[in-house]
Amino acid sequence: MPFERYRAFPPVDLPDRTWPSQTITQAPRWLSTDLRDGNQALIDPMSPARKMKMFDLLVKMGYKEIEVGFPAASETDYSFVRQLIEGDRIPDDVTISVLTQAREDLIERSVQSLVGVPRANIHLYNAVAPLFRRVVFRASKDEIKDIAVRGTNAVMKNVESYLDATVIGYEYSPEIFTATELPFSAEVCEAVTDVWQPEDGREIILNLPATVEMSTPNVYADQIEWFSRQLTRREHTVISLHPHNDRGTAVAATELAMMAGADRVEGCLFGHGERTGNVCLVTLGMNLFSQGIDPQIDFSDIDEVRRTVEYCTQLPVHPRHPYAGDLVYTAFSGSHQDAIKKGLEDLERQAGEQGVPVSQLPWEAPYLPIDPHDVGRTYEAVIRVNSQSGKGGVAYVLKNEHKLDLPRRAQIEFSRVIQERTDAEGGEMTAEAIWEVFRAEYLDREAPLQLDSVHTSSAAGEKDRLTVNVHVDGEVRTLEGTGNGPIAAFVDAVNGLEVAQERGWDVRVLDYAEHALSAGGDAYAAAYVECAVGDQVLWGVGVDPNIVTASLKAVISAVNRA
Ligand SMILES: CC(=O)SCCNC(=O)CCNC(=O)[C@H](O)C(C)(C)COP(=O)(O)OP(=O)(O)OC[C@H]1O[C@@H](n2cnc3c(N)ncnc32)[C@H](O)[C@@H]1OP(=O)(O)O
Ligand SMILES: CC(C)C(=O)C(=O)O
Repeated sequence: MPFERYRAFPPVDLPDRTWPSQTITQAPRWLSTDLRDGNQALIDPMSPARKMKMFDLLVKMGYKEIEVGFPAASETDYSFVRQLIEGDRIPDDVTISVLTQAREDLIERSVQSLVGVPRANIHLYNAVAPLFRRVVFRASKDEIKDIAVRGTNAVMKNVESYLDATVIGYEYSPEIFTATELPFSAEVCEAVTDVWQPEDGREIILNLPATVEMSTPNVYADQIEWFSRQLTRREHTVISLHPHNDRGTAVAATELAMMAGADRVEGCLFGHGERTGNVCLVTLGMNLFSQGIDPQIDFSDIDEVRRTVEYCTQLPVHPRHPYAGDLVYTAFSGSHQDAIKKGLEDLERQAGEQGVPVSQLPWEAPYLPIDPHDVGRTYEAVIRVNSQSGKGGVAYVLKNEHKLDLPRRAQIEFSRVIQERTDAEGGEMTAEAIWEVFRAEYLDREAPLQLDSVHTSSAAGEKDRLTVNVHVDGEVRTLEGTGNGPIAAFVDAVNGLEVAQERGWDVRVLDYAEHALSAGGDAYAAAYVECAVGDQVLWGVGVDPNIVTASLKAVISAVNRA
């Protein structure tokens, strides 16, 4: 790999930087550029119908600033802006914006697209970075600054001509801010600000794009803090970020730059946008949420957001995408499953003790940074089983789906059964498949023993006496036994069978557990019995409305398994 062809990005000389000791305490102003930067990078740009669906989604989620296109680029973009305005689709608290190059004809067309809108922002950009000055514009610094100044004048002139009834805001982007000499970016932005003349009630948005992400996130933060300090009208200036994700660190860069004083963030849902995309607005918003800060955006049905974006962009969201991917609240591996199961049980215990639902408790669960319920997910998919899974995961599925709370050693035993299957067959075992195996292993075996009916169970002095009908190898037999309790009496009866002696069963009960499967008088009960049968030790499980019958079935389950 010819790494010598590349150069390290120079650091910013800012020894008195303050951002590292700042914390983020509130959401920034958000701008969604899904319909502009997001759209311009799609294989198949959005149709008018898909654009409208995206716009409606953004409004519903709570975005108040939405860049709706580049109207001078195409008839599709222009008519979409007209459709929004003429169709009265823009809520009173939402400001749309349009992007234009700093070229007179394009500016005029962009301004015309906005006729009739009550309020809007016009966003002008030109590249100011050395490489672009040299190869794209073939222009000097002064000429480049002049493009920005003339562009701003042209915006103001056209606004005056076409938009006398509109409250117009202005945004300027020195493109590739990250690759530009900081003093030159500041010089161009100051010149643009001189033209726009911000004052109370007339802000200027200076948008500082990491058009291409080129450095570690701390460098972007340094650039933002440095820039912010130079502004002569900081109080009337909104410092905006527009990070791209070329190094995969756009979210980190944005967060550090917010700490460095930025007020506003531009990005796209799920990080759509040029090349590796714009910074992901979902991740940023949910990162705030997970720190206890109101993101001002509604992510409570994240799957609906994802489905809509997938429909509009015709691109899939990665299953591991933070907060929204299919797999991000799912654990396959044993130790994770075990910890999650214990964590969720602990939350339920706390909720029970405090008499409140889990949703009202502070969230704390191993491996789950947020409660999946908070974004409209369920716990069902939290634990999924494959060959990497352990007892905790298998036990979680049985408990979650079938209310069966297996004792610890029974969990270990059953998870070995599942492990054999996953090792042999590979892939995932669904909850249904696990249940099928569980039934076949513990509940459905009918030979050699099957309980037919329990006749009597009566206390005789200190002992219980039990009379039961049992199918033994298909033939009904009436058995009697005595013992300390019905299970002991039943074991006594079973051990008295000739077949038990012939086959060396010699059943002994080692452990026992039971619980109700649901509340109420007609509830089912589950019984778990650990038995020594001859020289084997295994568990049996019985489920029945009657707890005594459930226990006897559990003994039979263990004997049949043996
Ligand atoms: C970083 C970003 O994402 S910026 C947004 C990018 N988005 C888009 O480009 C999508 C919409 N764009 C378009 O549809 C077209 O580019 C149009 C309609 C705007 C212009 O098309 P054309 O007139 O054919 O020009 P073209 O696309 O080739 O642009 C290059 C020309 O514009 C100049 N230019 C590029 N950006 C700017 C700018 N911001 N301000 C002024 N001039 C610019 C270039 O120097 C070049 O000029 P030259 O032909 O004299 O060398
Ligand atoms: C127009 C600007 C803000 C842009 O999209 C970029 O620099 O990435």
